[in-house]
Amino acid sequence: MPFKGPTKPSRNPQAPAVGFPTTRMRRNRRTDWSRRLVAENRLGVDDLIWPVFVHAGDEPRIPVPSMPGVVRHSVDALVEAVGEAAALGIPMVAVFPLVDPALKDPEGSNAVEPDNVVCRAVRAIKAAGIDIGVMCDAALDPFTSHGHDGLMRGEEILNDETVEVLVRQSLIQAEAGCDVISPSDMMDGRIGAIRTGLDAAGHGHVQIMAYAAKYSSGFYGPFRDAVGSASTLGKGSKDTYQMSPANTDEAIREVALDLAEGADMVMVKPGMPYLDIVRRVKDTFAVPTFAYQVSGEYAMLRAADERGWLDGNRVIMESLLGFKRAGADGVLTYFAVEVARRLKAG
Ligand SMILES: NCC(=O)CCC(=O)O
Ligand SMILES: [Mg+2]
Repeated sequence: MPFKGPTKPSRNPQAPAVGFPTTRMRRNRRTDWSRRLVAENRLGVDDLIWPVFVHAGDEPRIPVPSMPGVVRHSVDALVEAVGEAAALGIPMVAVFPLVDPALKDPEGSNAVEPDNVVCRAVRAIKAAGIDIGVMCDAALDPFTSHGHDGLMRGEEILNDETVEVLVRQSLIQAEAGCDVISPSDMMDGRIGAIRTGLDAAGHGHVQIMAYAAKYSSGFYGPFRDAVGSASTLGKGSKDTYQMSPANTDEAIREVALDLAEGADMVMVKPGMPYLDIVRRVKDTFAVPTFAYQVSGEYAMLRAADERGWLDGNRVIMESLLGFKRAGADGVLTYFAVEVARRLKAG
């Protein structure tokens, strides 16, 4: 039946002159083809960066209890897993180590050992000829006996002394074949120092993705289980170097500095609670901008799905599309492989 409009004229002086709206927002939503046609944002496999964990032992896969579905791979198993990611079209993996506690010390000296597990993993991926970008963190937390990202004097995290070590760490990673260095430590001036160091050593093509706006967050808990720094850090706080969740202008200053120092790409971390920062960074600088959907975000969605409280398939895709809507060019997500499979299946 055609619409006839209201039987009585509205008494509301604000009401439009016609009884029913001529603009009907629901018209474009009626059919699947139309919804696809008017979609403003899309998630594709090219948007995904897969963070992976590697350990030095022979056990192919050691589960991370607080991240169901995520494992720490042996080097061999990692090469296999990264090969699968590449076959799915995922452009890049980010490699994180679980370091043997016996190798940890206050200086994080294993971080600058060319034969440490990160470098061995990168060399193995490259030796296998897998066509995928490999990113490595510059930060000491998986390697230090105190679980902090830098060197300490008393309770203080030393800035400039730490930066010198980060440069050496970046160089051995680049030497191993790492394509992108991602300083995640939040020391001041480290991007410029690493850029200078890489260039001087003939690694001018190695890119830098700066963890530019990294917040001091409770959402990193499960990651610290995965890399074994939860016990070393204990109740230690990273508030003196990571950003306060209260701040947004400060994120703009952080990003501006990292870009001025030579960052090729910038990252906001964590992800979902910081979408406003992603949007502001993208609008302000118009540079390649990434978000990290961190371990705690993964754990929340997984746990709710396992309990049947949320439809996992649906909320995972929705959460990732949210990053695109906020302006991110890509997302680091532990869901990368399963999402890539789903995207491929259509
Ligand atoms: N530098 C890498 C991280 O700290 C990751 C944090 C997380 O996934 O919770
Ligand atoms: Mg900074």
